[in-house]
Amino acid sequence: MLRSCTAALRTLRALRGRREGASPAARDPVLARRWFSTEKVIPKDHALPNPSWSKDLRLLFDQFMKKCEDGSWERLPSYKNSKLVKEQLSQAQLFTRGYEDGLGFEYVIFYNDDEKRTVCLFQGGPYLQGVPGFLHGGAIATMIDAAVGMCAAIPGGIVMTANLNINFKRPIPLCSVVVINSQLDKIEGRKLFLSCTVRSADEKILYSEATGLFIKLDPEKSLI
Ligand SMILES: CCCCCCCCCCCCCCCC(=O)SCCNC(=O)CCNC(=O)[C@H](O)C(C)(C)COP(=O)(O)OP(=O)(O)OC[C@H]1O[C@@H](n2cnc3c(N)ncnc32)[C@H](O)[C@@H]1OP(=O)(O)O
Repeated sequence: MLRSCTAALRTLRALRGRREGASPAARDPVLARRWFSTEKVIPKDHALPNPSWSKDLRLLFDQFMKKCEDGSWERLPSYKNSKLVKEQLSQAQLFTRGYEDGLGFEYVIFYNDDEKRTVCLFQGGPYLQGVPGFLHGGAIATMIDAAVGMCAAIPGGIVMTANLNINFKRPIPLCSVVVINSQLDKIEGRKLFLSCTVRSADEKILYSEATGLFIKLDPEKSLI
């Protein structure tokens, strides 16, 4: 846990060490190219191990990759740049993927189609701090929304969160690994009802529980 936090903070220091006062794009040529260029960005799969991943996260990742071998589970790739956005919004990205490796949301989601459930392995980095040493509730809610939302989006297509109800039962230590188990409980027309639990990697601590209502978008209706 400590090592992954240290790795993330090293990235942070490296970024801070660059020219003071300059904009992020001026400090980072890759970012600058992404912001100002019309060239197509090749999507990178962020749901794969990187050096900021802790031993716990790698271990769980390996266990789930093994489960994928017989086809019962599937790892969902994660792309930093959404393919759904229009050309003028091509700089948009899922905000859970907008951080440098290890500083924010490190996660991978696995899907089981027969059971209509997902397992999200999540390590929250130092930029997600709330009460010192613990994850911010908003960051937990974000991760729950993303994990449960993905569980709804696979059978439901394009869905939006209509309601999310979370019980925060125990604080989650910063940089620790948690497992978010989400399942589709019921579908009624365009409404998908889901629930999830957030537990420690060893499953001994129940950190949070949540239920969510997701609505499949009606193609006949405008969002605005
Ligand atoms: C193949 C894969 C592709 C994947 C591609 C995406 C990939 C990447 C996803 C990653 C996962 C990110 C997860 C982030 C997800 C967000 O962050 S979404 C952002 C937060 N949510 C919003 O901004 C939604 C704002 N709300 C709205 O726009 C609209 O209220 C909604 C949700 C679209 C629904 O509007 P609507 O389509 O007009 O539906 P409406 O007719 O009002 O209601 C339909 C039914 O739902 C009920 N309902 C609606 N709202 C509620 C509510 N709040 N409570 C109870 N019932 C409700 C209605 O009563 C109605 O019930 P019935 O009469 O049918 O029984």
